[in-house]
Amino acid sequence: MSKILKLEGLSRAFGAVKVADQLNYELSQGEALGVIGPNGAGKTSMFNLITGTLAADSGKVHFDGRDVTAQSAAARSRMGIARSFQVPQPFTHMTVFENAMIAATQAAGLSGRAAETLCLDVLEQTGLMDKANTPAGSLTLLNRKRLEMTRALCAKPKLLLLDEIAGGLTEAECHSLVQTIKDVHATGVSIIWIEHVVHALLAVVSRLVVIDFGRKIAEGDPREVMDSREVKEIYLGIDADA
Ligand SMILES: Nc1ncnc2c1ncn2[C@@H]1O[C@H](COP(=O)(O)OP(=O)(O)OP(=O)(O)O)[C@@H](O)[C@H]1O
Repeated sequence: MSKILKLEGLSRAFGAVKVADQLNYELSQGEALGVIGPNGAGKTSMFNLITGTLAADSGKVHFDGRDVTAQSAAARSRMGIARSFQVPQPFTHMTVFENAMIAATQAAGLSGRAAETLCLDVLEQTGLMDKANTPAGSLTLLNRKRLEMTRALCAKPKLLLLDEIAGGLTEAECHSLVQTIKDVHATGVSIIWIEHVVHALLAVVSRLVVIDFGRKIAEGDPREVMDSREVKEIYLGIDADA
């Protein structure tokens, strides 16, 4: 199967802190990959390196068959990489529809009727249609998370990066968001999802990568990875060999 994303020896440090340390992994077209790791492990920094808002010290990012390491964040966005932010960042004084339109016009490069049609389709998909005229600043947390996904999808991504989108939600809200992510994935969009709410992640992804101190320390079948010595050591603080 062809690869949508390939990270090759990707490294970045802030002083003595290595946020990415020789990261290597690939994502197949249409695959959903989960990423877990302790706080400060470098997960969000990895998204910043993929989207191009953070420059690598060394290594390469290949996207859709091209080496994009030297490309700007704007160029990578036009090529089809979109993300949601851990802390939702809507234009709070604008409506949900206006927020969606900004992504459709600026990131997807659409205008007029084509942009409006895309936004309406995405709002239907993300369950925000009845909030289209609501100011983004008055949305509930669940709907702010839905708006994050809406804005990313209005960029018409081939690769969707989700950063802790389930955090802070109730069980029922989380369940409903998982269903929406499954629906998006079913349309063929490739997904990398960083998430601490592991049961939500495992309902969607078919492979898991574990990051600690910027390094990939485990990768594979989600349930086998969750059962692995590396994950138990990190999350339970035990020496599994003892
Ligand atoms: N611009 C920066 N300058 C200096 N240090 C930074 C910068 N960005 C991130 N860091 C540091 O790099 C480390 C990794 O941060 P990052 O946000 O990537 O981790 P994370 O795995 O996403 O954490 P969390 O699960 O808490 O969101 C942290 O110690 C953080 O303080």
